[in-house]
Amino acid sequence: MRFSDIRLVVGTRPEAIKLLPVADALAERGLLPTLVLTGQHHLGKELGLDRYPTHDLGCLGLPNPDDHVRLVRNATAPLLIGADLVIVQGDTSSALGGALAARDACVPVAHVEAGLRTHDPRQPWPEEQYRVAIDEFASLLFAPTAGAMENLRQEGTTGSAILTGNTAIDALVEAERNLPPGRPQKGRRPTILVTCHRRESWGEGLESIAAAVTRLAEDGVALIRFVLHPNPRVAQAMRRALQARANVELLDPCPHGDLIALLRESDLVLSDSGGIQEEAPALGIPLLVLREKTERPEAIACGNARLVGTDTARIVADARAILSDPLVHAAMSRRAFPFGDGRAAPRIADAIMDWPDRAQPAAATG
Ligand SMILES: CC(=O)N[C@@H]1[C@@H](OP(=O)(O)OP(=O)(O)OC[C@H]2O[C@@H](n3ccc(=O)[nH]c3=O)[C@H](O)[C@@H]2O)O[C@H](CO)[C@@H](O)[C@@H]1O
Repeated sequence: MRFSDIRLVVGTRPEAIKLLPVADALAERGLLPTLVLTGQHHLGKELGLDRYPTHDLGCLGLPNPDDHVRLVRNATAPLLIGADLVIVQGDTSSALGGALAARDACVPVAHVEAGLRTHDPRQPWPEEQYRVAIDEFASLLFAPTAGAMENLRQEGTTGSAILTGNTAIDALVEAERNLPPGRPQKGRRPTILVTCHRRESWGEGLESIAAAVTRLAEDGVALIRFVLHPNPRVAQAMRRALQARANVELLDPCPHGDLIALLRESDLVLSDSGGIQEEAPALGIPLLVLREKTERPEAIACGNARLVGTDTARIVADARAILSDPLVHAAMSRRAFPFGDGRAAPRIADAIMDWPDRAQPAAATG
């Protein structure tokens, strides 16, 4: 039997960026997938999703992510009649809702970016809980790194786990293809790129990050480009704290290609993003991770990133130390590819084509 009806569940911007290479690789093999767009984020045309047939669920993100899981689960269920495989990515409420709907309908689930763990259910919240839940019943688990494979092995995963690399690097390679080759010319003074949005930082954490940005801006050494998150609550908090501050540019969320161009022009990145932890090492840009824990220890191990949390003094001290010492900066600026070689999506598509158990979902009941 060949798969003829594959559904990809896409809720947020990072899911779109990371699943489009998978959709393309499946289509190249004659398996045109259908996209189930949950509506968690508004996804613009520039993401390229309109190349595929879609179902729009219109399930906007909700303040309580568990409510959104239920909403997506219920809205996805009727669409899965006749589906052979449901593919979800990462750790969002859309991914878990889509995966649960597939399990309800006895359709096997494939999980792209399986096995990421901080081993702390509260950090990041709710993502750690959601990815663990998906991996418990997914039939195919596409692990981006050897560390993720090991996490799955230790948990005794029942599905088939395959080491593929992260499709983030496929998307990065594609984005870089459209940019001028080589390292871009840097400006006269250093540039720091900042993004943040994690739920566990809402409130105090965001205030502390804004205070660090303020102090670095007052140093006058660097231009700070702060790319705001689509979540209005986070964007408003940052606008209130940083609007009209000298040496700070507040930028609206931008297309992926533009974000990669901004990253390449930066001398340092401050971010709590998962995707940027994958992209910054691949581009050789030093990164301070604004979290207490990360599920991507590979970025730290390769020397490109430091885990600094959200403490103002720590962020400021590390940023100053990196920008003021050319040796430290150079050591953190070597391009490294711990998250993949840009060929994860073809591996995933091949594994789906070759999957011997495709008629028998690992956990069709329960
Ligand atoms: C806990 C955790 O780590 N969870 C991750 C999470 O997402 P995240 O933290 O990576 O989310 P963001 O930071 O929003 O997105 C980042 C991407 O967006 C691009 N970008 C950014 C700003 C902009 O203006 N324009 C853009 O194009 C940027 O280059 C990058 O590719 O969900 C994913 C889905 O399940 C998972 O993979 C994933 O583990």
